[in-house]
Amino acid sequence: MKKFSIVIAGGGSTYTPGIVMMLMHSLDRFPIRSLKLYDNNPERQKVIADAVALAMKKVAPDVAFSYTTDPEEAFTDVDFCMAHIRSGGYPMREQDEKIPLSHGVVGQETCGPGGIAYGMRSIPDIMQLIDYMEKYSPNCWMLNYSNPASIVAEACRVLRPHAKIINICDMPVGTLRRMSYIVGKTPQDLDVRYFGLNHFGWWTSVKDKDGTDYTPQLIDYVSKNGYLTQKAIETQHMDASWQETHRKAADLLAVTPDCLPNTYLKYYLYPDYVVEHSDPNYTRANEVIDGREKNVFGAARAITASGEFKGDEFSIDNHASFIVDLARAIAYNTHERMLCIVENKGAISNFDPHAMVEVPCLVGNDGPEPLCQGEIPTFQLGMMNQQVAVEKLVVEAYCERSYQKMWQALTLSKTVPSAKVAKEILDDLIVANKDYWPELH
Ligand SMILES: NC(=O)c1ccc[n+]([C@@H]2O[C@H](COP(=O)([O-])OP(=O)(O)OC[C@H]3O[C@@H](n4cnc5c(N)ncnc54)[C@H](O)[C@@H]3O)[C@@H](O)[C@H]2O)c1
Ligand SMILES: O=P(O)(O)OC[C@H]1O[C@H](O[C@H]2[C@H](O)[C@@H](O)[C@@H](O)O[C@@H]2CO)[C@H](O)[C@@H](O)[C@@H]1O
Ligand SMILES: [Mn+2]
Repeated sequence: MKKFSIVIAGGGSTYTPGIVMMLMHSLDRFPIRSLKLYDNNPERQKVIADAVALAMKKVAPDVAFSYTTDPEEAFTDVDFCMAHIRSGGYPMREQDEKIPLSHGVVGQETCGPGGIAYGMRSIPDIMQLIDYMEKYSPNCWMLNYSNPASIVAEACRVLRPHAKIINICDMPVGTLRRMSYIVGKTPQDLDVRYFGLNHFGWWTSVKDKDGTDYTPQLIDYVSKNGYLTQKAIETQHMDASWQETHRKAADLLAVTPDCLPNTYLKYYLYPDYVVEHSDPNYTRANEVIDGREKNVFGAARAITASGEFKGDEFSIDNHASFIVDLARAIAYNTHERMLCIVENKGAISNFDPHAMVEVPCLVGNDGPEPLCQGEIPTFQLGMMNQQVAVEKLVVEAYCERSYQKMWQALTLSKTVPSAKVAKEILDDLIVANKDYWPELH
């Protein structure tokens, strides 16, 4: 039986230990011979890698483990690259969130001006990862979580149209788990129909394998509680701000009562509410720095200091299981049904065929094959046309180094009230991103 070789790009990510744990616990169904970590920040990666080395020595001593900042070493002889880099790190995420808020506009990692700013940083870094992969392991698949996934996916379509990269998001799998709690099933029992852009979509149907339709039951539940469930609170990491986001889905559903909304729609449908409930001096970046980053790096340092991995220091969640399931679906040509971000090509029949959309796909060794979701309603179509134009303008602005197109992108975002405010935010973002963005003219 073939054993696979994997590199995790963004080895120093807070999500790396969870993915490594998932890989170690999946060896019987997805055997691997080698695991490498790759990062461009040696100090950050070393903290995670030293702990992972001890964990692997204990759990999977036969799997070769190494870590490096050298692209050739990282990308040579690999079958899968699992990528989750953060260009500019948390300090730049903080700027993405705080600059728009200082103008009274939503400050978010992937939505609105913050997502646009992050997109301009991520594009060159992801293209570089693809180039390393294609140079050193041309048959490798890149499974990419790096955000903002919608802008990154559009940049891949335009700049590396033949690359073996699949852009993915953990939000739909996390929400499916919550849905399964609500209807008393497991996520594996349920098949969904879903359409949208990344962080911008709707479920139209949730059924079990016998065809029993749980959509009306879910609509009833979500209209009262959002996606908040007691079991999710007890079993999943859930900061208060995430709980509030899941609860807010009730107000999103009120706008489209037949379709179950992605929680990220709150930034577009209720931007005034989001701004009112944001602290411009302490945003989600600060919560993550003081929470997840401290916890994961603290646990890693404690393992290394004690010289021993006990077994329960790192947890496995949806995020880790989805990317491993995806790799396995490609490796064994399973044709499992999974949501991926792919070129539309008619999957949403009344929407731009060249838009990068998030829809259910059958995944096998040729990658994802999108399933037709048919025509979508006028309201969602209107919102998606506006948002996809924002995403396309960002990629055009990057390619053409165009200030004008960046201004248009910000102006068109549903989160921004006027061209005047868009320009003020853009000028601040340009200063903050001077070490990352190309010069715009
Ligand atoms: N798509 C999704 O649904 C989803 C879900 C969760 C996280 N994410 C994304 O995963 C990424 C990691 O998140 P995190 O909170 O763990 O961030 P993090 O800052 O802890 O980790 C990112 C790592 O990437 C490294 N890095 C940055 N630029 C790099 C480059 N050019 N080459 C190699 N390494 C580089 C950093 O040094 C850092 O160690 C982010 O992009 C985040 O938005 C996506
Ligand atoms: O603010 P962060 O860094 O905690 O999270 C940002 C990411 O959020 C999404 O992932 C969520 C997931 O959807 C949610 O259900 C819960 O389990 O937490 C995850 C993050 O920890 C999202 O899909 C990503 O794109 C974001 O990067
Ligand atoms: Mn996501």
